[in-house]
Amino acid sequence: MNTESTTQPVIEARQLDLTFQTNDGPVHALKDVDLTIDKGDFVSFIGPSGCGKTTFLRCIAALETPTGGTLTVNGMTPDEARRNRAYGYVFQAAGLYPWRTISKNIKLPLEIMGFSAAEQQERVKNVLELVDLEGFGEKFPWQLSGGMQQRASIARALAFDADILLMDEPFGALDEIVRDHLNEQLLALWARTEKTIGFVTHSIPEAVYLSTKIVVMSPRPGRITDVIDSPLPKERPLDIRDSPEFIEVAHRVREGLRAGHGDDV
Ligand SMILES: Nc1ncnc2c1ncn2[C@@H]1O[C@H](COP(=O)(O)OP(=O)(O)OP(=O)(O)O)[C@@H](O)[C@H]1O
Repeated sequence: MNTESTTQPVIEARQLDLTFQTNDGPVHALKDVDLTIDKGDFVSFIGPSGCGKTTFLRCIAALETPTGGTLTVNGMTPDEARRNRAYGYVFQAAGLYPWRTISKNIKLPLEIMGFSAAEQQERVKNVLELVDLEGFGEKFPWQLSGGMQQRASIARALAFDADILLMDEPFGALDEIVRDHLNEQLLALWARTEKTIGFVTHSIPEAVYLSTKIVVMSPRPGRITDVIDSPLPKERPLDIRDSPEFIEVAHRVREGLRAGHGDDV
């Protein structure tokens, strides 16, 4: 009898390769990347600058085309998945239009997708509540702190209720206290929505605190050097960072980075 799980992976990469052709010659950004992400996983990608974290996320989002191997998203090609609105994408900079209110920024993709005005209104209300920004919909981006702007950009990515959320260093530019708070909120949001999250970071504590799976990468060419399934429980108060389990996982990540010559992380 076949005892293997028949649940389809959300993201599956096999021997994925991407070489950029540049004026200075080829840049081998991803090499032999094998990774399976299951429904509800929170997967962090960590590694030194230039190891291909963003490139991998962009391949999932069909913003880059791999030059070798296979990649499926919900069993489809990344391009089909994009057309099926399989994911929301959160960039490092909040990227809100300054002349539109927060509500109108969140509505923009919904307008483009042709949702009715009533549906747009309802969705904006729901996602503002999810990111704890009720009451701020009529404010303009400049009236919000950096952390609040980033939450608004997460709300925008959540608005069309995709099952996958791709986040490229969303909290990289924020101070540590704000970042801690947003990490806690993101975990609560993840638990509430059961989304599958792909998250790029340079921070070991952030990766260990948030993830069910930590993917350690090394540069030139970008490869996966370790995949760590977190032993931490799903419920994670911030002080879990002082626990022996947390410290042990953080140590393994650090060792993985060091082995890949990740001194510049
Ligand atoms: N469009 C492109 N054309 C040519 N080279 C590219 C392109 N995009 C990325 N690269 C190169 O591919 C490699 C991987 O880049 P990528 O941005 O994925 O790394 P990263 O791990 O996300 O880095 P960082 O942590 O600094 O954001 C780098 O050497 C980068 O210069």
